Amino acid sequence: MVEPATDTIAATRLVPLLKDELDIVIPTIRNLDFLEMWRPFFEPYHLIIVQDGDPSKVIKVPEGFDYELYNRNDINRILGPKASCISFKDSACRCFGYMVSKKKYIFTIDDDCFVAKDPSGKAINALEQHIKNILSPSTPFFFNTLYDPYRDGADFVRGYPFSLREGAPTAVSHGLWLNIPDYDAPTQLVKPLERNTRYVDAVLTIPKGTLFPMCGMNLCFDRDLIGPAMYFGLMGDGQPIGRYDDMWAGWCTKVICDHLGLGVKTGLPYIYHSKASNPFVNLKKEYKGIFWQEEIIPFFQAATLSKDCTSVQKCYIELSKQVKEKLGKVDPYFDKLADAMVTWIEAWDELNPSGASAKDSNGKA
Ligand SMILES: O=c1ccn([C@@H]2O[C@H](COP(=O)(O)OP(=O)(O)O[C@H]3O[C@@H](CO)[C@H](O)[C@H]3O)[C@@H](O)[C@H]2O)c(=O)[nH]1
Ligand SMILES: [Mn+2]
Repeated sequence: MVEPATDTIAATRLVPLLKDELDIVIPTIRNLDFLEMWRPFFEPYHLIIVQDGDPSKVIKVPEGFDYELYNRNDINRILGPKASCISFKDSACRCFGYMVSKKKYIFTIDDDCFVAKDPSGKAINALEQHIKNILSPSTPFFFNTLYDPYRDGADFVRGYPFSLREGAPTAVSHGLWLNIPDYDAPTQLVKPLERNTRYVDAVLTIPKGTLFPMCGMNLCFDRDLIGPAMYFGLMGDGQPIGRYDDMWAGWCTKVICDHLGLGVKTGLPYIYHSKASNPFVNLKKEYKGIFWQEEIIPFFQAATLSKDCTSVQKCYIELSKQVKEKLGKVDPYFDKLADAMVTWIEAWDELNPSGASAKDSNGKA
């Protein structure tokens, strides 16, 4: 039986890496008591809390954390009409936190995710592992059968081309979950009691040309390398689909990472996901996505970006045009989504003017 760790205090001996270069983004409709368990790992970092739902509700943040909190009124005030691209009443709202951050790295986590234990019973500092993943190269161009060659105790295996051993910059570190796995609603309904107790001690680079279902529950990325692609789409209130926010961002991100020669890793770290959301509610949210994705995936698999697409923004705008042209015929929703993708980039560039002076260690321009 996997339980959440309780001895996190003992587990924190390392100086917090990237303390002034990383923001932790949390979407929430609840109080943030879960932070107590993460305190030893998270307290040194700045939090960006995106409060979803009723902005008049007061969200209690435990004492001692350095944070900024944005509710829907703040989003509307800051973005004006462009706020239309930020979802309401869906965890997709978290991408607003990516946009307002001034730091190089983002770690995003759900408020029902707790500190997990590794097989030895040690508390897992998920943030520390993500930082190791994101600071070491990826190997998207040739698969290393001994997994991450940059980890202590591993290396490139025989036959791995030396010309490729420098690897590629890592843009994304995708963590996993013990206890409640991130299953879709049909799988949840068929296997309501299934719990993930399998701890796999591996970090893998997802090969170039391969898509993956990105989960936003336990995710870290380099904002400078791939931030503008991390738009979590139009979900929730007033939209025909939900729970495809992170997936959409992941598909766009992977196509752009492949084009720009950036790496995406998945595997460690694990968090302990404590709450299964309601499978019937999830089925309603996912319903259209379950058959739309049979068109969406071939679209992303076939997507190519021209050589003029030399920045994430240019790639993303190019992708939005292809979404409009090729997915617009699947459903008018994709027309709207393609427009929202453009609005997102406009808002991103407004809040993050390119060529802004170098950001100091506190991420202030
Ligand atoms: O309307 C909402 C609902 C929730 N949130 C916040 O978002 C996260 C996730 O919420 P929850 O844990 O209840 O839902 P899950 O189904 O476990 O979420 C995962 O499934 C995918 C949904 O797209 C995604 O991969 C995960 O988020 C919590 O922090 C809630 O407080 C919200 O902001 N608005
Ligand atoms: Mn959850």
